[in-house]
Amino acid sequence: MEVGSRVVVPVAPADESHGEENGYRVVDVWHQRKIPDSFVWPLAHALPSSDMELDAPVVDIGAAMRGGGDALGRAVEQVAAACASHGLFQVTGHGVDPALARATLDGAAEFFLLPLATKLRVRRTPGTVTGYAVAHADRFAENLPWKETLSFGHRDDHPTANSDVVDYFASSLGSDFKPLGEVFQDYCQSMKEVSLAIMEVLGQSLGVGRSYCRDFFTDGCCTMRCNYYPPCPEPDRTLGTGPHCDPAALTLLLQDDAVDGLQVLVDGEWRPVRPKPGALVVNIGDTFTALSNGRYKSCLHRAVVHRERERRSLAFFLCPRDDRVVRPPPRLTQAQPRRYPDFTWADLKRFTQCHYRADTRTLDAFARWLGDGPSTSPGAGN
Ligand SMILES: C=C1C[C@]23C[C@@]1(O)CC[C@H]2[C@]1(C)CCC[C@@](C)(C(=O)O)[C@H]1[C@@H]3C(=O)O
Ligand SMILES: O=C(O)CCC(=O)C(=O)O
Ligand SMILES: [Fe+2]
Repeated sequence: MEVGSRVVVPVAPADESHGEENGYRVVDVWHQRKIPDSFVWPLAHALPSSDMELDAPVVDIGAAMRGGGDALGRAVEQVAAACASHGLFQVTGHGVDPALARATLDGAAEFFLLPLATKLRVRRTPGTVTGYAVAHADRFAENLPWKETLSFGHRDDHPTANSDVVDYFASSLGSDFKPLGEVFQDYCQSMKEVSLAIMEVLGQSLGVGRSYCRDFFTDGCCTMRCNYYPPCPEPDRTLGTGPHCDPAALTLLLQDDAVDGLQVLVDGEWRPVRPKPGALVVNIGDTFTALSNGRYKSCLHRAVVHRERERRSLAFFLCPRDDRVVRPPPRLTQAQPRRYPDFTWADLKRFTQCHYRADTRTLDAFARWLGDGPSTSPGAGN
């Protein structure tokens, strides 16, 4: 068996043994000449990819926060236009130390280079987002994404707010991983600050005032998702992350500077969102679409992979506190009837982890599931 990353797939009793880890059959997929059928996405390229980059505004969030007045007004205009159309913009002036951003991308690279047995010590806990996963091979049987992921939570309204991420790494991987945990801790805290500043602009743009959305998410929980996309022998037959809208409220994405991969669907074409050095990509998620009563669009996006180059991305998801009811403010339901039922983030998180593979229609499927009574499963476990 070659050395290198391996895909961990459930043991198939009939299969000859390929070596096992923790009761799983281990197959080294990343280094084969052809991709297994389970990784083939038949419709991956049904719609064309364009070379024309997405026209996403670049918002100077720092100026908007400092300057008020014109700078805030400019940011409000940019954000309102982007969120009413494709739901994505980029932010600069966010104040995140470039050295921290670099250290966090390097830290993620360091984690994914660890031996499989070490990574499996933090294997994703079924039914939760938290932990390490390979191609989600423990959850899905087809359309497997060409990636490894590591996800963990952060909450800063908690007595352990300044060490919850460090504690996760040290307790699950050992004290040697405390420094790595500290880098991710600092990064998550920085991302939370930036996302609350963005919430001020979003609230102003919706006409509910700077503090409404900020206050709604101040005690929110966050999920950090590190993505590692290995080079792929057949990049046109698979996807790194399939077409979807993020279920959370807001996503702040840091991409490897040199390697693009993120694409947004606009007018029937997949348009690249190329990494701008120093900028963070921000997209609206399903929870914010519901909070805005459908005013702002949950961004429909995906990630493609490459034959020769690996790619990493860090997705920081801002979510409400688990038990806070997501319900639009009255100002957004006067002219428009309610688009979605009340729900909590805990409900939507459970829906995506236990009943439904998040895709381009998660919010509508979730609303139906809630209407049918959460005890029923939607039968969409694709
Ligand atoms: C609530 C979530 C589910 C996913 C992680 C996330 O925290 C936000 C993004 C979701 C996801 C990336 C959307 C595409 C499908 C998915 C299965 C994936 O490719 O990873 C989704 C994540 C998940 O682990 O369910
Ligand atoms: O890797 C990317 O560029 C996108 C990842 C993504 O959409 C996600 O993790 O939700
Ligand atoms: Fe996403």
